[in-house]
Amino acid sequence: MGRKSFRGRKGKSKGSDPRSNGKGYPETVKDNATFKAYYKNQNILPDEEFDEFYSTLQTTLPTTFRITGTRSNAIQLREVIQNVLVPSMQSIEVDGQTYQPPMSIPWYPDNLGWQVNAPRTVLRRSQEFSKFQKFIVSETEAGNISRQEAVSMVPPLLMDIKPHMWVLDMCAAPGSKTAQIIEAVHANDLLNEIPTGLVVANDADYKRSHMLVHQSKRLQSPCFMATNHFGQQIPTMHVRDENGKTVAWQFDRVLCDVPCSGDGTLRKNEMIWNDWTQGQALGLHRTQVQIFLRGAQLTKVGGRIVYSTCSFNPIENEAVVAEVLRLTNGALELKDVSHELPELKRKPGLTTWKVMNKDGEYLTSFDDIKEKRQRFRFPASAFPPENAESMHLERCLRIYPHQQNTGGFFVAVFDKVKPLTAADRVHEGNQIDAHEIQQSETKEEELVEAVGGGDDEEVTTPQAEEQTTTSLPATTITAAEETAETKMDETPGSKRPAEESNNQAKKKQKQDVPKIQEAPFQLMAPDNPDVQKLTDYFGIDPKFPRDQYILRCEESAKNRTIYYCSKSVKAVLESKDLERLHIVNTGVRLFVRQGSLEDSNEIAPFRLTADGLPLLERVLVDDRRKIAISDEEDLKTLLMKVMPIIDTFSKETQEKLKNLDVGSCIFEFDVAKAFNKPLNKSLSLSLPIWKGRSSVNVLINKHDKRSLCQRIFGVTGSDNDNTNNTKVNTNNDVDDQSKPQDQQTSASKETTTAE
Ligand SMILES: C[S@@+](CC[C@H](N)C(=O)[O-])C[C@H]1O[C@@H](n2cnc3c(N)ncnc32)[C@H](O)[C@@H]1O
Repeated sequence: MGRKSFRGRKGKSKGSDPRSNGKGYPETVKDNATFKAYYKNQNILPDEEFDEFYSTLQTTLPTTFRITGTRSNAIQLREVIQNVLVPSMQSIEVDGQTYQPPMSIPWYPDNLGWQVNAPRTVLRRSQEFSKFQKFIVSETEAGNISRQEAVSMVPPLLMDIKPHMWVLDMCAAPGSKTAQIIEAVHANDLLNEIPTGLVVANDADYKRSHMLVHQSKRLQSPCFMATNHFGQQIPTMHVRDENGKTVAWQFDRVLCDVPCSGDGTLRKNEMIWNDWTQGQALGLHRTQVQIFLRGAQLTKVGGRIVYSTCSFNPIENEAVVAEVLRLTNGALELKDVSHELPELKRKPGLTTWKVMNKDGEYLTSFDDIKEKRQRFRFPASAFPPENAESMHLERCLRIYPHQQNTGGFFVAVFDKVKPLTAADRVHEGNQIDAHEIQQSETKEEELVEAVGGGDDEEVTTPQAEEQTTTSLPATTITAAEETAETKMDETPGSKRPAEESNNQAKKKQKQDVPKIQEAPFQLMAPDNPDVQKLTDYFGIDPKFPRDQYILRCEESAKNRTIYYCSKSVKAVLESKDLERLHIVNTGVRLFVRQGSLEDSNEIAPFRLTADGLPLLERVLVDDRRKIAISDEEDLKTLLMKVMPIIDTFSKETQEKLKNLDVGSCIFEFDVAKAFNKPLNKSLSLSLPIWKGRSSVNVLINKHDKRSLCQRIFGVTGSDNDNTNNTKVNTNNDVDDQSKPQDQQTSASKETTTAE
């Protein structure tokens, strides 16, 4: 297996390659004979279909995106696309060719997934497409649209998530699927209550785990928590259940969207044409089994677990499924989901496949490997199981690019039907003493570590299946770093002969990722004087739970930012095992303290944040800090001028402003009523404002401002400058803007948070 890294690929760009595209790097030749022969040999498709599959891989992938954000926001945006933009893009002709408008993805619920078939060059050259393109760019920047491969949207849709569920996303970054999970947990947002569910999004890569925070930010979920562990090492946390009993945490839904070789993304990641080897799949197989097995342990009996990859390779797909079904011994059942998402075209999972050795020979069974070293090298579980039929591997979903002009994906859905762990047995009402529980938990962890076989060489995975707003470098994952002390002969039912493992060099006990010291999250006491102050100042419903406010305690920013979390997050934060959990982020940032900590006599000690507004707005009992505005010009002034002075507003708004003390407040505006367009549904817009002595300042970032201007006034950011002779302040992000004009102190200090 090669030790190639995608990063090294750039080196190939030098020189005067005749195929150079003039940009200094060669055009990729979209052909790979080994890849082609390998998959032909695997019989992934009938011969007559294989050519269509292969030629589709050589074409460019259409752009697809998902409308994200809170339910009501997503619906508003969908209406702009459906009713304003798409009708203006019918049968556009460019260079004599007619292009169809963007279309909603037929199998994605509620028309919130979209596909644009016109190539980029066309998007630029047609006025209508170009306007659409600008709209998409600005909404993506504002976080309302997430570019995501269509097929990557499938796994969360098959999880059947409900707002009360605890959901674990084991390999979550950059977080496209996590966003879908959060949306599902918040599907009942209009009910005005915080869901009882929990979303834990984990990633082994510390930097990438921070991308989860960015991706989920728009959704502002108090039920969300980002963590940083190897998926196979996610710790057992003991939390209090609704009856006050301490139990090991378990999840109703688990997603294992594991690191994979990623050849399903060939249409987007052209470098795979050069770098593909079967060895990548073999090197990842063991890690994939380990992650999936840990996921199975953490799933509740009666819960559902979904395994997915963006690879065509059976070694990363059906072989992993078969091995975990074997190891879990009847606790998991591969589910028939043929009736779900009926418009999604898919093929059944493979029931047999081959493993290629280093000489390019195809082997069908572990016994075919004669050479000792080779026997050690291959994970026995990479080969097809003898009882494939009883496992119903055909119930797995294979999605091929030529079926509906997408990337490739593999998904398998499982019900957990029987207990597997001590936690399962406790959940079922069995009396087990603490010592026995602890022993069982240790054994469960050991079982994951003992998952055997495979190569420990460095494996490079193209983690590029997710197109989000942030572009990523390819991540290199060292399988060796992630693999456990190999105890093949101790693995129950291991197919690897014990004699092999006896010869095996003992490797280092696997460690989890090193814990990076984050500022800890700490629950505030309900009688904390700040909580009381805030309740009185904003008019927060006294029934709104006061024991879910959190502080992030970092010396430099102590008590400066106040977050709010759900009951479920609170249960985790109260766990006696909290030290074991590497939390990267949690809670919604609600308030930031103004001025210095000592300055306790301030009239308005806290500023409301844009992040916290959707949550806070729902629990205000009166209008003491709200101003309703109905004049379109007032809204324009607010969004297009930098800290407009109060005298520039309409008389009515001036009057309301003058009656309000200096401090945070909320502007409410009924867009549809004021304009009667472009939306045909009522759009009530709330904006967080700092009201100073003589001016006001809207506390949202430049992207949100631009997106609002575009939706409400139909102009893009750049148009604003031209048509209104006013400049949208492009320098003022939230933090700059949030500095009240009348109270400007040392700028950055004031907005320091522990994030
Ligand atoms: C296919 S990507 C996940 C994509 C993600 N689910 C999404 O939809 O945006 C795989 C992720 O697994 C992470 N990863 C690699 N090894 C891991 C491990 N042992 N445990 C958990 N995460 C791992 C990588 O950092 C990468 O972000």
